Amino acid sequence: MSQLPAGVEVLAEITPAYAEILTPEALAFIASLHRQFEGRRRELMAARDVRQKELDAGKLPDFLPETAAVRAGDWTIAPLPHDLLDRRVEITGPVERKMMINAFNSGAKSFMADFEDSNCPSWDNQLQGLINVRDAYRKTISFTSPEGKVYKLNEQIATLVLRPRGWHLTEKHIKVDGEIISGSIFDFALSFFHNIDYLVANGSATYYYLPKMESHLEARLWNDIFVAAQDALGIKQGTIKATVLIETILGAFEMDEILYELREHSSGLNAGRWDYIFSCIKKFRTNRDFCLADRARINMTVPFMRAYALLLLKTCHKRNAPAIGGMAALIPIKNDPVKNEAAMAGIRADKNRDATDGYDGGWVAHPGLVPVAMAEFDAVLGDRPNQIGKQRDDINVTAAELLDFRPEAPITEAGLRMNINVGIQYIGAWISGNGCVPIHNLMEDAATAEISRSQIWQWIRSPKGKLEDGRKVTTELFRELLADEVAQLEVAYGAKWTKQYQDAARMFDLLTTADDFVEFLTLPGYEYID
Ligand SMILES: CC(=O)SCCNC(=O)CCNC(=O)[C@H](O)C(C)(C)COP(=O)(O)OP(=O)(O)OC[C@H]1O[C@@H](n2cnc3c(N)ncnc32)[C@H](O)[C@@H]1OP(=O)(O)O
Ligand SMILES: O=CC(=O)O
Ligand SMILES: [Mg+2]
Repeated sequence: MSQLPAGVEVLAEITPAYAEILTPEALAFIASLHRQFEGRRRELMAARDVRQKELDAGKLPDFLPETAAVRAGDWTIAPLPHDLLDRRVEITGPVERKMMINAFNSGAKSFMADFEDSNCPSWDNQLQGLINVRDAYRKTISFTSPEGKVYKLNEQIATLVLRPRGWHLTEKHIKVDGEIISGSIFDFALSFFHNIDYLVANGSATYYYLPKMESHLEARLWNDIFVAAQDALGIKQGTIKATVLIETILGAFEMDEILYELREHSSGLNAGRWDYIFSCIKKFRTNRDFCLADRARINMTVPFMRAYALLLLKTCHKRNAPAIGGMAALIPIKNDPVKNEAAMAGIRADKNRDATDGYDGGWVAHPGLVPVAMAEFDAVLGDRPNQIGKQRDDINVTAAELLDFRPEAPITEAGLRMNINVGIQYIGAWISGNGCVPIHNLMEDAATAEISRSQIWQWIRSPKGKLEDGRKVTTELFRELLADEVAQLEVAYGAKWTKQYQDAARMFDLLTTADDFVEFLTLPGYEYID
C-alpha cells in the first residue's frame, strides 16, 4: 500500500471502515511510539523472567529498599478531572457495539471499555472496537439488532475509561521496521490519536485502565508514552488519566511507586482480584510451601486477599487517589429466583464491604447489577462524590500478610473438574472470538480462566496438591477427568461442539501438562485466531 508510512506493514485486511482508523497519520504515530518505546517494553518483559527465576530460587518479594523514599515521601497525585470524581459504580465489558451502548446507558458512573480480559483480540474485534469507541466519544454510536431493536445513547451516560491490552501482548498484524508491535501501544495510540482533540474541546480526555503490571518501571513506561503522545499532538501534559489495576502480587509491593510514576496522569488504583489470584499461583508455582484450595474458596476475605485490598485502599487515599474495588463474578441468573437472589446477596455483600472499608467505587459485570451496587455505595457516600478523604492510618499491612496464602484446603474432585470444565469452555469461546462468557452462572474471562488452568498445573506439581480424599493430583488423574469432562461437554454442546472447542480441549491439556508454565493462556490462544 503506497499510503503506508515508511517502515510500516499491515498484515491484515484494511476495510474502508478500518481505513478511517488506520490512517497514514495514525500509523505514523504508532510507528513513532514503537521506535521510541518497544526496546524498553522488551527489556521489561525480560526483567519479568529474571524476577521469576529469583522467585523459583526461593526469594520472597518484599517492599523495595531502593524506593523507600518514595513510600515515605509526602506527595499526592495531580487533581482529578470533573468526570472522574464520582466512580461509585463502574460497569465493564467488551467493546462490542450493542454491549457498549447498554453499558453507557446502564446508570453506572463509568464504563470500562475492555480490550483486555473480556476481549478476544482478533483483528476485527480490535478495529471494530476502536470504531465503536470513536463513535461513542462523539455520541453518534447506534445499533440495530437483527430483530430490529434500535440501540441509542441516553442523555446521561457513563464516562468512558478504556483498557488497552497488557504489556505481554502483541498486535501481530502490524509491523514497524520488520518488528511486530505491542498490543498495548496499538490500542492506546489509536484511541488517543483519533479522540483526544475532540474530547479536550469538550472538556474531557481519554482515560485508561492499565492492566497486569508487575513493577513501577512498567508504570514508568506507560507514563513516558503518555508524555511523548501528549507532546506529539500538542496536548497539555497531565491531560491523560490512568487507573492502574493492581492485579499482580509483585505490583502489590509497589503500589506507592506505581502511583508516584504516574502521579501527573494517575486516576488511582483498582483491585483486580482475579488476575491477582492468578498472579499468586503463577509466581509461586514452584514454591513447595504454596498451594491454594479450590478456586471457589479464594474470595476477598481470605487472609492474603484481605491484606491486599486494605493496603490498596490505604495507599490510594494517602496519595489523594481513588481506590476502586474489583469485580465479583456473580451475574443475574435468569429463570431461578432463588439462585438469583443468592447472587444479588453476594453482590450486595461485596460492594458493602468495599464501601464501608472506604473504597470510592467498584466494578460490576452486568447492567442488572448497577442498581444493586449503587445502593451499597450510595448508602455510604450519600451526596459526596467519593470518600478519598477517608484516611485508613489504622491499616498496617506487612509483607508477610500479603504472602499469607490461606486457605490451602479443601482441594476437591469437584473443584478440579470445575477448573477443567470452565477452562475448556472459556478457551473454546475465546478462540471462537468471544472473550467473555457466562459459565455455570458466573462471568468468566481471561483472568478467571487463568486461575482454573494454573491451579491444576500447580496442584500436579506441588506436594500439597492432594484431594481431600487423599488422592494426589497427577497428570494421569487430570487426563482421566479431562476425558470425562470433554465427553460430557460434547453431549451438552451437540452441534455447537465446534473445532474451536476440540482445539480448546487439546490446548488445555498442553497448558496443564507442559513442564514449562505458559505465562498467559492468551499467548498460545492468539496463534489460533485470525
Ligand atoms: C476479571 C476482569 O477483568 S472483570 C472485567 C472483564 N469482564 C467483563 O467486563 C464482564 C462483562 N460482562 C459480560 O460480558 C456479560 O455480562 C456476560 C458474558 C458475563 C453475560 O452476558 P449475557 O449472557 O449476554 O447476559 P444477559 O443475557 O443477561 O444480558 C442481558 C442484556 O444485558 C447486556 N449486557 C450484559 N452484560 C453487559 C455488560 N457488561 N455491558 C453491557 N451490556 C451488557 C446484554 O448485551 C443483553 O442486552 P440486550 O437485552 O439488549 O440484548
Ligand atoms: O481485571 C480484573 C481482574 O480481576 O483481573
Ligand atoms: Mg485482570
